[in-house]
Amino acid sequence: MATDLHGPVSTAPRTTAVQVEGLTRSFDGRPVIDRLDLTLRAGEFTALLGRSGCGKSTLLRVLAGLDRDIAGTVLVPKRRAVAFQAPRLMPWKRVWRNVLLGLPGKADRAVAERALEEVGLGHRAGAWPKTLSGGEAQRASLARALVREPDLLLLDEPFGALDALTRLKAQRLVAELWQRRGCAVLLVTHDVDEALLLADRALVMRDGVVAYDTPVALERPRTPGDPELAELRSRLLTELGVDEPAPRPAPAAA
Ligand SMILES: Nc1ncnc2c1ncn2[C@@H]1O[C@H](COP(=O)(O)OP(=O)(O)OP(=O)(O)O)[C@@H](O)[C@H]1O
Repeated sequence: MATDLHGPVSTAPRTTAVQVEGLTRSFDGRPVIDRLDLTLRAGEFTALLGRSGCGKSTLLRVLAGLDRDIAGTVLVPKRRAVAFQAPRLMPWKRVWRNVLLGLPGKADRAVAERALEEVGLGHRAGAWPKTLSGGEAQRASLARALVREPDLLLLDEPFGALDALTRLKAQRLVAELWQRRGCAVLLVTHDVDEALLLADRALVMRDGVVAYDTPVALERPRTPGDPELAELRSRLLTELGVDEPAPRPAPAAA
């Protein structure tokens, strides 16, 4: 398969969305990612967890092709897109032009509008970014990712800055988009519940590698009370070094 990239990041075979071998990324001589291996299957939804500063965003940036100062092998699909916590919209371009930003070819408003419709924002295509709410701006950023028709969608804490209700809606939207588009998703999140709500697989990054890797093989939609989910949640929190409070003793019978 042809590659659109220079350097060690090149395209992955079709059944594999990401294949990383021996990836190392250092800052000031200190490896943040240290001989990391990782394979993501096509169409798989993976959540990437880990303590602050463990290298999650660094890995995402490498996979997005935004950071090439690496050692090791990185194979990714040619069509990939990234959305960050801050939507990063250009204030001097209307929303539909932001959606097409960086896309090769002539700017076609209808293409942008289709992607905006998909995220429920078709009516704001002609708006200026500063007039959007936080949730709307995040959806515009998702639309910008979708027009790239990605085989791999990289999401770096995309819901982190949203209020609780908007966050729930945005999570549901991402789940729908993923099911409709069938692309692989790698979601960086701090939120174990979010990971368990959305993902087929959860990874915990520690000491520069993927230290824990578990399938989340539960029916959708998932219910927070599910005992299997609670078990996985507890396991992931332990892997993250978070102690859960002991369950409260049952009140004594009168
Ligand atoms: N451009 C850079 N120059 C120097 N150090 C960097 C750079 N980018 C990241 N780092 C360092 O690499 C480490 C990992 O950063 P990264 O942003 O990948 O962590 P993270 O797991 O995404 O953290 P968080 O969950 O807090 O967002 C941190 O110690 C950070 O300070």
